[in-house]
Amino acid sequence: MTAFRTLDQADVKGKCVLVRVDLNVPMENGRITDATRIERVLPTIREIADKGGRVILLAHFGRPKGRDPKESLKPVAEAVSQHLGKSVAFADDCIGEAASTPVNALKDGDVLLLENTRFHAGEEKNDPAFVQELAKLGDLYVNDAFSAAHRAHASTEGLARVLPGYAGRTMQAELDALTKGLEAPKRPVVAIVGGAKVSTKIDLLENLVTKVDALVIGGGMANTFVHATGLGIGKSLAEKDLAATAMRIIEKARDANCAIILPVDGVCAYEFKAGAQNHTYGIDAIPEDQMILDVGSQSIERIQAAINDAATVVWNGPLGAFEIAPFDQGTVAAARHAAQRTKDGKLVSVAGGGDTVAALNHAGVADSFTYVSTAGGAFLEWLEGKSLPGVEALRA
Ligand SMILES: Nc1ncnc2c1ncn2[C@@H]1O[C@H](COP(=O)(O)OP(=O)(O)OP(=O)(O)O)[C@@H](O)[C@H]1O
Ligand SMILES: O=C(O)[C@H](O)COP(=O)(O)O
Repeated sequence: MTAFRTLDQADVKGKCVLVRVDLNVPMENGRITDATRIERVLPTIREIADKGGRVILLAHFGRPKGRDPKESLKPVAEAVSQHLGKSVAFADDCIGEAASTPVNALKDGDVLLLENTRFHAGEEKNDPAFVQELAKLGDLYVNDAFSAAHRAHASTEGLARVLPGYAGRTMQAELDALTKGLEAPKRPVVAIVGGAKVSTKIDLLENLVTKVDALVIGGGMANTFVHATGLGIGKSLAEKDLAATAMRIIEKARDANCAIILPVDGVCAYEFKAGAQNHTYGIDAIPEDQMILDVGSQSIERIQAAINDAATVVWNGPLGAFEIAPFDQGTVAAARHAAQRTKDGKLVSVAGGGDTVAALNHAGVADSFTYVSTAGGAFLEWLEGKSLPGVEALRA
């Protein structure tokens, strides 16, 4: 961390400080289901506010294509305010007058959250004109969003190039913990990758299989691999156009001596609904009109055996649709097993990701893991050994 300027070097008193945070929290029917990402950014916000800085929070939410009220950060501002214990103002846009008017009204120690940066195409394009619009609002830039640092976006990368940039406390803590825990991990290392963001994560598995001894695949990611091997997956969530990539990863894993552990059975239902009638089928007998929503009991046994063989487990992505019972069972069983091995001193367990953290909290074991990161995709890219644009831009 010595390579970065941190809040220790920032003179924030009376300054407008643009603070990039990750408030991409799991949400169901407008309700935040896990507040870990909010809690993790509080130290940075408090420190800047206590030192007399004017805190202007920048964040994305979801993956909107243009302005979409369903992906507004407004409800998140209320939640940040509750967790912070002080009022957090909200601006209806992150640039222009809608942003500059509330920014100009800030007093030392105040906190303001700007609307979803992804409502503007310039954010993901890292468009210099959009970067300038954002930069106009602040004197300094602090990046506390390690979990979005794998994106070279305007608010995660571009701003650090035009304003004096500093790492926030969570950014510092994440990098320190991951470096300490995983720079030279105890072998065997088993990676568990599940979840739904198949297209944005599948490519990095190609590299990951050369770094770990076994790769357990679950969730929507596993469905994509099962389809690639020529088996039917019914109406399951998958990205079938990535079959060739999946096959390439399987071959690369074979060359690298990395075992690939795919589900051998799946819990299926006709609909994605809590309590939906469900049945477990062998992976070669998934009915055409059903979807796989969790790994089955035989798969769980294999996953637990893989965890038993591991000295280090790194995990991103739930193994099933854990938000709706009973499709949480695979994720809960694997999480509790890894937690127990960790408590017994037999395992170093590191997990990351917005929904992954929510799943560990749901299983009641987040505190038993060696380290829980807020980052999912960024965590996997860091593991791969890739440099993260948001981190690189902060190097002094
Ligand atoms: N078989 C499945 N069918 C449908 N959805 C699934 C299945 N398995 C997992 N999921 C969904 O995957 C989602 C989480 O995936 P995601 O890749 O976003 O993980 P994450 O931990 O949030 O990582 P990141 O922080 O990168 O977003 C959950 O909402 C879960 O319901
Ligand atoms: O949830 C995450 O992993 C981060 O907030 C990044 O989100 P993204 O994958 O939509 O860029």
